[in-house]
Amino acid sequence: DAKKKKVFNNVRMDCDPEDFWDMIGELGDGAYGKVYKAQNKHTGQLAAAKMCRLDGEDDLSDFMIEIDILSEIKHQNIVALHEAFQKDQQLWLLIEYCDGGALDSIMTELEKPLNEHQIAYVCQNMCKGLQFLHKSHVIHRDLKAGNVLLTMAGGVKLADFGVSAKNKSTMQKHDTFIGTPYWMAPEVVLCETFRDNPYDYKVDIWSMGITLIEFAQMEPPNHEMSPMRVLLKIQKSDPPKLEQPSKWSKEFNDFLCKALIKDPQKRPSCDELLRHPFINCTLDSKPIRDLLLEYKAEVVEE
Ligand SMILES: COc1ccc(Nc2ncnc(-c3cccnc3Nc3cc(NC(=O)c4cccc(C(F)(F)F)c4)ccc3C)n2)cc1
Repeated sequence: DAKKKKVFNNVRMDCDPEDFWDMIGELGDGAYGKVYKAQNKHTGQLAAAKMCRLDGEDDLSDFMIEIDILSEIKHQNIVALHEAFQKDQQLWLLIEYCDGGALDSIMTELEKPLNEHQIAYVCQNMCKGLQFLHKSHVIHRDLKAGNVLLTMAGGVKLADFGVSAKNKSTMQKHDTFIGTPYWMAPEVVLCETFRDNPYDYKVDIWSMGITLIEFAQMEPPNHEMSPMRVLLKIQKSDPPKLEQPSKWSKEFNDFLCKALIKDPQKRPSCDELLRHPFINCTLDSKPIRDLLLEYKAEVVEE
């Protein structure tokens, strides 16, 4: 027929994932359906399993972009794709399980923000993951604490639970016009990002800066405002700063000042930021591992 059947590599066709994986718990109920904690029947390996319903043809190609990104991106600071299955109208993605969970839930559960050592360590690892994404011509577009996963061993992994890291602008989400604006760079707010704009990837540097403020204060700047008001504020105001700068080091304040430069052409890249004194040093994972032990002590295992 005219529309050639698309051949999808990396996906095991017409195999039932439940022949290979046991669903042993629930991790959440995302926009695309349930996410399970899964265990491989043969290797015992743990995974996070998301089943996506495939209604239209475009859905499948959307998910295939995600599978293409995840299968080509292999880096210790990006979640790894274990396997993908397609069975009938269902697509299953199995991602390496990060046993610490997402940083926004950890701060919420502990009811406290991160300290500067923890922020610097997570920031250094986020920058390395972002650097790899950008070198692979992938723009994340939705960086925030909720998309940063931790492992008990002190691993830091960038994830994307939304539908935005497919080299598409977050604006055209499936059913909502605009994603979460608090982390949005000024040029995105002004829709100044256009096709083949060489500075497009700089939006992630801004969102990382906002995410560092979120780590320090539990919420992004302007969180008390409505999403629409925030859009106006981001594009007309000076870049946000920490509420109490004197509580933090000169290096942290300066790092934020650079990541939150409004002009994307003047905003530094990951390569430049990795040379900044705030993170250009050996940072121990111990502060983050201690945070996770506190968190696990609080959260009684289900
Ligand atoms: C509530 O407690 C927990 C405890 C542990 C975990 N751990 C964990 N580990 C790994 N993944 C997940 C996860 C949770 C909820 C939804 N999805 C999750 N992972 C996941 C991620 C993806 N895709 C991406 O992360 C992704 C997609 C596109 C681009 C990118 C990136 F740009 F980062 F490379 C990343 C696809 C399918 C799944 C199941 N959760 C989560 C919550």
